[in-house]
Amino acid sequence: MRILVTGGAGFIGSHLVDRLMENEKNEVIVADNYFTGSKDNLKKWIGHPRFELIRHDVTEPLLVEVDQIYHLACPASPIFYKYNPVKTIKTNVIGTLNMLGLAKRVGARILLTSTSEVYGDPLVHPQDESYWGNVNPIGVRSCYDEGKRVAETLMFDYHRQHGIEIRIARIFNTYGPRMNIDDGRVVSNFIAQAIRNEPLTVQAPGTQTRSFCYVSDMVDGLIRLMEGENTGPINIGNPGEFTMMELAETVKELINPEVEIIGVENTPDDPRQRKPDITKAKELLGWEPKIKLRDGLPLMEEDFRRRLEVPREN
Ligand SMILES: NC(=O)c1ccc[n+]([C@@H]2O[C@H](COP(=O)([O-])OP(=O)(O)OC[C@H]3O[C@@H](n4cnc5c(N)ncnc54)[C@H](O)[C@@H]3O)[C@@H](O)[C@H]2O)c1
Ligand SMILES: O=C(O)[C@H]1O[C@H](OP(=O)(O)OP(=O)(O)OC[C@H]2O[C@@H](n3ccc(=O)[nH]c3=O)[C@H](O)[C@@H]2O)[C@H](O)[C@@H](O)[C@@H]1O
Repeated sequence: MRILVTGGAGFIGSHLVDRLMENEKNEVIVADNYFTGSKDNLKKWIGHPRFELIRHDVTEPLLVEVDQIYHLACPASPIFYKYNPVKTIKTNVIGTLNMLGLAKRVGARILLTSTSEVYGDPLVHPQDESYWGNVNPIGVRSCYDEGKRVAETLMFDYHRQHGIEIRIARIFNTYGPRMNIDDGRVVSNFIAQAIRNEPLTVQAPGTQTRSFCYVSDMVDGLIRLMEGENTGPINIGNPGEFTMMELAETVKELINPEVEIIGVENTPDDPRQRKPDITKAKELLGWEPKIKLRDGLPLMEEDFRRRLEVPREN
């Protein structure tokens, strides 16, 4: 099987590549423009005969011969996707169009990593896949959430019009080793702050919730979806729901009991609650997450301490 992973130098992508490379029958090609990803995440595979890394921006067409495409390329942290919103839309729309064109030409199956942000600030809780969402079309997050909604539409139109084999995963907040240290997402922020002994910045009101999935569970879900018979969309996430204040308290307890927790301003359109209904993933993929937040955070702490060069005292 020859497999293309776009965005494979990023956080989830590089863990997916590790898992795909474990199968000796797979050849893996990564296409990435290194906007938020890094070659460092893939260093153990560079030079491997079954691995190829291409500097490529998905807003340009790509000519390769592959059997499967995992299409992840897109900045995922709000600070990065809001940095150049027009580019974020181009990546989601033109990038997905290009990858669908490739899938059509070579007859490959394509999986899109969509997002729980397609549900916007949800009025249904927990969110199941039949919910159409509550998204602001003109807000500062729209480049990402509307971009992903168009990407999903393109996937289904190519499927209906050209018979392309598609898979859509709606990923909910995922965390783990290799997240950018200054990525701006909440788990990486809190862990880096706790290690550096800086206050944990809880954005107002602190009662907003998220449900956090450890990256190895996520990769397992994505591969099951690709290999299974269902197009999706299917929610892949961990239903364990926490307020941001609870998350800060857990990080404080586990990593640095001395650290201060402070309230700071929030950004516009921040969803107030988010929790996946994973009935479909359980029934159709036989998948459910295994790693609880309390078990996943220390694994991430270890990786952050090594990269920040701050060993644990005692
Ligand atoms: N991590 C999460 O919680 C989460 C949640 C929902 C959806 N997702 C989706 O999963 C995917 C991966 O997320 P991640 O957390 O690994 O993010 P990430 O930012 O670490 O990885 C994204 C990768 O895509 C690359 N990229 C960005 N724009 C590109 C372009 N135009 N051409 C080529 N490469 C480009 C980046 O350099 C990076 O390597 C994204 O599509 C994201 O929308 C992630
Ligand atoms: O899972 C998803 O579907 C989406 O989740 C995240 O978006 P978001 O949930 O806004 O992620 P964070 O930036 O980590 O914020 C989570 C919550 O933490 C809060 N936060 C963030 C950072 C911080 O320092 N403190 C803090 O309290 C935010 O206000 C927000 O309520 C991802 O970054 C998106 O790529 C992804 O598509």
